[in-house]
Amino acid sequence: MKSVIQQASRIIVKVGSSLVTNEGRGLDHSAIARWAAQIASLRALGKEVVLVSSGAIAEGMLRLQFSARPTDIHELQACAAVGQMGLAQIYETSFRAHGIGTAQVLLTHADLADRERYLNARSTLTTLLRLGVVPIINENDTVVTDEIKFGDNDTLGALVANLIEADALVILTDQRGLYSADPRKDPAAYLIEEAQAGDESLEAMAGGAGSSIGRGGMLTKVLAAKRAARSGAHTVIAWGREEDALVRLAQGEPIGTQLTAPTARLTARRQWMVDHLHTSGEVVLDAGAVQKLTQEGKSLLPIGVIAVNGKFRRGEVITCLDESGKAIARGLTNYTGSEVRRIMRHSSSEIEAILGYVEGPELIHRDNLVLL
Ligand SMILES: Nc1ncnc2c1ncn2[C@@H]1O[C@H](COP(=O)(O)OP(=O)(O)O)[C@@H](O)[C@H]1O
Ligand SMILES: N[C@@H](CCC(=O)OP(=O)(O)O)C(=O)O
Repeated sequence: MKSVIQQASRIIVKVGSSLVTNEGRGLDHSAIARWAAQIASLRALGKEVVLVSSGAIAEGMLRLQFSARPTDIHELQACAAVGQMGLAQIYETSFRAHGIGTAQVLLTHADLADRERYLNARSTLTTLLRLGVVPIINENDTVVTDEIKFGDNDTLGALVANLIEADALVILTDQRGLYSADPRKDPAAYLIEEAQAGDESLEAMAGGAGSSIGRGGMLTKVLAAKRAARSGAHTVIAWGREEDALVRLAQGEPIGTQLTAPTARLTARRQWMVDHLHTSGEVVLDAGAVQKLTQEGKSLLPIGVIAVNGKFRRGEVITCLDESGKAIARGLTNYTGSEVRRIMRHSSSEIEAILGYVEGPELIHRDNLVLL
């Protein structure tokens, strides 16, 4: 068996609280420096990497001199806000040593459920990757209460994998992978080397967190793999202190537990788009635009739109019709219905003059477009 990471070009790496904070004793600077070095090697292989890192609360607890995890939600939020400064600082320094810039991105689950914010987060992250930056993501703990109680970045990692259609999610934790039972409790537990993401028998094997600092345990990791698989991303769960784990995975060595996605990436995305049956609006295209979309695999530009039906917001799914009224494609719109009415039949270079801003030269980018 070869690791799926060898073929993956866009990878989400999630490092858990139990790892990054070395069981709660502040941030483990040398471990973080080693992951940064490995990610730099992955980048040199041409892979794009997004890091989802926990550890803000644990670092904040240390800085604010809490000896135990506070139970008061607002004290937890204060810890997260203080500790996030430490996290950002250490990642920036560690990646700088390899000539790589980092960006701090704080997200909530609600951000990713909102179509417009979803599209904005997606565009920002893909732009950062294009600019050669490593985005460092954490939950925006200041504004949420539910997530902070459960403290689960595994789910966030999967949501980000769906968001930017990553090929793989690597969850680094304090165990060598998923075992048949919690190895802290069952000495006979054995490592599961490979399984299909979403296989329900895995959920029964996975227990809660074993350490005092980790929260979600294995169950959130198994569920994250199931979620990541919805957009076709494979998941690997591995021990974060395994020597050069990320680099060896990229060389094809199977390490930890590999949970493969049953559906291919593009099929999964198409399915998601086609499932949005209730599209909010329609645009009618001229023959030239129909040709570009259906024959040449191009994006839809406003110049090819001749009419708009219905109301829709940025980020919603709209249907593209040809002049006879036949639906030919569906996709996520970069502009609202009223904006499209103003920019249709115009070239993309005129968008700024008409609207005063540009969300992108395309009305629907080809990555967000499915032909019917
Ligand atoms: N089947 C299992 N296999 C491996 N670890 C398990 C299993 N069930 C429960 N665990 C526990 O999950 C813990 C990892 O989860 P957690 O502490 O939340 O880590 P992280 O902070 O990396 O998210 C392990 O230390 C282990 O005790
Ligand atoms: N966002 C918080 C907690 C997230 C968290 O601990 O998640 P996990 O690593 O999945 O146990 C933090 O940075 O401390």
